[in-house]
Amino acid sequence: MFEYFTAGESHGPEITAIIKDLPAGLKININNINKQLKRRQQGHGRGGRMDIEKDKINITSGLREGITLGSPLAMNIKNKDWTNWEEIMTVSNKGNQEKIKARRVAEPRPGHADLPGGIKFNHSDLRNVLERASARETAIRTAVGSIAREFLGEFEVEIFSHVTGIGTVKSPTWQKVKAENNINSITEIKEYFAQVDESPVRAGSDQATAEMINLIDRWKEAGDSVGGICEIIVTGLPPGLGSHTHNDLKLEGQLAAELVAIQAIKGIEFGGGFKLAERPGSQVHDEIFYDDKNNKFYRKTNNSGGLEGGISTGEELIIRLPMKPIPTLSKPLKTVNLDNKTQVEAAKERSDNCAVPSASIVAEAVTAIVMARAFSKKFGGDSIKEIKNNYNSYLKQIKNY
Ligand SMILES: Cc1cc2nc3c(=O)[nH]c(=O)nc-3n(C[C@H](O)[C@H](O)[C@H](O)COP(=O)(O)O)c2cc1C
Ligand SMILES: C=C(O[C@@H]1CC(C(=O)O)=C[C@@H](OP(=O)(O)O)[C@H]1O)C(=O)O
Repeated sequence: MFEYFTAGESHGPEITAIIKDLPAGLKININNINKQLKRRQQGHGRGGRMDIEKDKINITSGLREGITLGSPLAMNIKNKDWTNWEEIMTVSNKGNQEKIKARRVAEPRPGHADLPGGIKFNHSDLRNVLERASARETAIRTAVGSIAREFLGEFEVEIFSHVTGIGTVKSPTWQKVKAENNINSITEIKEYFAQVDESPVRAGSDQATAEMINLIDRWKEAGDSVGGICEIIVTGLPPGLGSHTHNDLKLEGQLAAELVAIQAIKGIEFGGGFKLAERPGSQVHDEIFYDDKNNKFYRKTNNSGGLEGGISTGEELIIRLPMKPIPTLSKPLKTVNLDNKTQVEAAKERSDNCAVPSASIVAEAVTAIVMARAFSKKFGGDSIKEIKNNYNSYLKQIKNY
């Protein structure tokens, strides 16, 4: 379930997705999808393109009266910038050759797919690579994730994110925020993340927000870019998603594969992350307790980030992702011209100089897709009703474990 494809170029007419196999009976709220698309477009450090695009989803099949049929769901987002690129990006064979030539990219940008993609596909115009490598594609992926989110919402699973670092400026990670502010209930969690949504850098405090904005602006003035770290939190998960029984069934691996594949994301940490390697085991592994009132096992710490042996423990899932600095620089790096092999400056394209806040929304969406797949695998069925029955029966079963 939740197998999907995306297609579309950054400056083409539209970006498209087809989700092959959704369960029937899932209510899709278009406003919720558009809300996620809007969240992804925000954030301090974005470039001129975000002033042009006003992303709205258009679902063309797979739904009747807002409810899934169980058949493939197709949808698209129009690129408003297409009107400015039509002659260059024409899908017919009547392109304006002069304009196409003028926008040819022959000076590969370090850090982009330009050079390896050009070599691999034998393109002499690197625009043929960058159009698809561009993170414009993450808009439609966010829409796919929004549908996964609607599905998870049926089971009261919620996904949040915040930015915990921009360059050298840090903001507390979730476990610290939670402990320091004594956040326990889902209402309190939502309150904290509602405040994060108000910050132009998606940070948890006014001080971090101000410092991060300042840093982004300073690098922009210098013609440079900056990366950072975002943290994703999933609440409401049952224990038992994923499996220890085979490498490809482990949830860590599935999350890592999908999340690290987001443009410019260069690694992944779960829970206590890389720092755990510095500590003895007694200070790392989360001791196990039993809550007699609610008949459930629980932990007082969550260094595992909610996963043991590739299986969800029932605690919050906690993931951190480092994003490298944006590779297109207005003060470009050295590169080599494809035609005469001379040393030149890399091509300059209009660009963001920081997109970590946007990447955190994309990461929420991608996490939703992986978790929806894990849910479907464990509680599978053709309709929401059937999946819910299976889910409720499992919850009963584990109360007696
Ligand atoms: C939301 C988002 C926005 C991005 N915006 C830009 C941009 O404006 N300019 C740019 O050069 N790279 C941008 N990137 C990063 C590039 O798409 C990415 O670095 C490039 O495709 C190479 O892929 P890799 O970094 O995963 O190796 C953005 C990434 C994300 C997630
Ligand atoms: C269009 C989006 O992001 C784009 C991702 C991107 C890149 O190279 O990845 C380059 C920029 O596009 P342009 O070259 O048109 O200015 C970003 O704006 C988007 O997020 O919707």
